[in-house]
Amino acid sequence: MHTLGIATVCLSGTLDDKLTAAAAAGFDGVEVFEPDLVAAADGPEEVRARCADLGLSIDLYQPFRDFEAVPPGLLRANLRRAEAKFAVMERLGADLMLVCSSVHPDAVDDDDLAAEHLHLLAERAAGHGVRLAYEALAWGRHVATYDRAWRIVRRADHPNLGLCLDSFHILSRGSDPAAIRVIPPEKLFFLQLADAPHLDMDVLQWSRHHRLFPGQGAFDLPGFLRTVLGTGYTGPLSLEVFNDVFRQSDPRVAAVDALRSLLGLQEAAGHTALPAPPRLDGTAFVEIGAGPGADAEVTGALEALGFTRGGEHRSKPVSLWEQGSARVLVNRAAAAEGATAVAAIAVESTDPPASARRAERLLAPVLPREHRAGEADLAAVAAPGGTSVFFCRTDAAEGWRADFAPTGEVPDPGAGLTAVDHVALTQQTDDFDGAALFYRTVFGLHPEKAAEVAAPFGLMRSLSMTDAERRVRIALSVAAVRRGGWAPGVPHPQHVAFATADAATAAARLRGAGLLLEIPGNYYDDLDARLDLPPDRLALMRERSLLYDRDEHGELLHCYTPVLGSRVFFEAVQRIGGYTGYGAPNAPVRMAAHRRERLARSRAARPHWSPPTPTQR
Ligand SMILES: O=C(O)c1ccc(O)c(O)c1
Ligand SMILES: [Mg+2]
Repeated sequence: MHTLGIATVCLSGTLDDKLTAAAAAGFDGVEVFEPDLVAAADGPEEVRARCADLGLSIDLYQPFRDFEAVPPGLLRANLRRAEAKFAVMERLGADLMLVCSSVHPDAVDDDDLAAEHLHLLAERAAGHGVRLAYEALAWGRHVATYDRAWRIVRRADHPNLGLCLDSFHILSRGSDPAAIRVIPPEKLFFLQLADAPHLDMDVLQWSRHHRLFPGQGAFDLPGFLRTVLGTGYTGPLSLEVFNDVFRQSDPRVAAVDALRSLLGLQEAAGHTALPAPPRLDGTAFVEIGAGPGADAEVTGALEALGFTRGGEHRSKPVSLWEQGSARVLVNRAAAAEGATAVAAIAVESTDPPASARRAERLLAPVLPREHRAGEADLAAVAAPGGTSVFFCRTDAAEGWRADFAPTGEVPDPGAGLTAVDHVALTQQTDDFDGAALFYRTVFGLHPEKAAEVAAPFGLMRSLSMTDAERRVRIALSVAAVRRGGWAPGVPHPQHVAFATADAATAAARLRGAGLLLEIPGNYYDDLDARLDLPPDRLALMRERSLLYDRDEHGELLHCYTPVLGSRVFFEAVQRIGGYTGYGAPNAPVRMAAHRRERLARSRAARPHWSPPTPTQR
């Protein structure tokens, strides 16, 4: 197995913050980014000792810039600069230096000269026991592709000179990685891995601000890694991700996300020691934490939707509400007055202990569980954003349901909800990419189409993920930038969507209870203009405040409750003919309706309306 590394430039803080975080996450090694060392209080010897204490190897010292193919005066200065850096590396105990292709305006377009200069540098490096890994920057002045870098390295023909391949530089330019196959593995000195979203922009800006950890972007990194490993490359797999958010995030969290991404990438490339994800058979239950005042709103909505309180937990203030395979636990223990949140998502696993072991191998924090003798010991891990994740089997004799004493209440046959269709969690801006990675890798889900919608309170990005049989669906969304002071939207709303074959009935029942989110006429005028629906269908949607969408597979009818307590609401979704989406185009209409509904409620509660105070947002 390959050792796993991370460049210190990926993480926030001082060099010591970064090294501590990388080691705590479980990385084997680091690339020391030169500016991190220059700014460090410790000398190279102390950094070397610190890394040794932490169990980190220093796999690479980087970057050495603007060296090759320059006029003689510059070459002399560059060699002097290099000698000083070789001396630093000796003190650091690092024996591999990254040399990136020159961006210098005086560099000349001459591969023979570049090869000659790199040979010279390699000869000097050898004197210090240092080897050089030459990397083509995608924006290099003359050398911008790995195949050209390889031609130069071959021509230079020095045992201390090899290549560094960086997935970003290769995939961002659309270069075909296939030619990597011809490079002998002993000449592949180093491999840097980074993903990125597809962006149509200057490649340097793209690289310096928008790189992502593998699996978070749009590049085919599994294919790339397979190609590189196919050569027989045995060196480290090292992350080099320049990202504005990660470089401001808690390095301990970012380092864990980083390592999880590498483990996920190895699995996707077919080089893994991870246990395979057990098959998921649906969402067993969703647990809503509801504080005083909010619990009545939540249970009122569940009743309106046709749920029955089927059980009471034997030792905790938790009720089980159920209908078909849709189950909601309402936990009155933890939440503050008026607060609501998705406290837990429980997925049906064919092998819950194996799911938990996999989660643990993917660095998910295992939650200590309080359970009394005789109560189910559910395997639980903490997901980002304060949600717990349980793995369970509802049909098992010793399963979680036995913890609930049956109430004997008779199920309401009327509403026709059948299961949890999806759980939608809005993320803090900085948590989005990490949360997506978490649910994908830990559950073994694949991402669906990402969407972007212009919403009332700013652009929203969303990404959903599901298993092969579409039994478990998680939808994440995020405001594209951080919010300022004007924040009238519900902060980080979450919702549970229930599947039904009859959304019109669900809407009628909600309206009967005063819990249907009303959708304005403009929406239906627009639907008519865009989609030319049969007038009677459109009239029914308009009358019931049903939202509509369609894709190449089918259609969607859906409706919502108001926000219950601080941030949770419910949705009924009717998928017709294999519709695969989530009604993303309707999200802005829903958000505006939620805001109007909250304002109307707060006006009704007070005789003289005043603008909402921050606590009411
Ligand atoms: O953006 C840069 O300058 C830079 C430096 C070193 C690298 O390995 C790299 O991929 C980019
Ligand atoms: Mg690089």
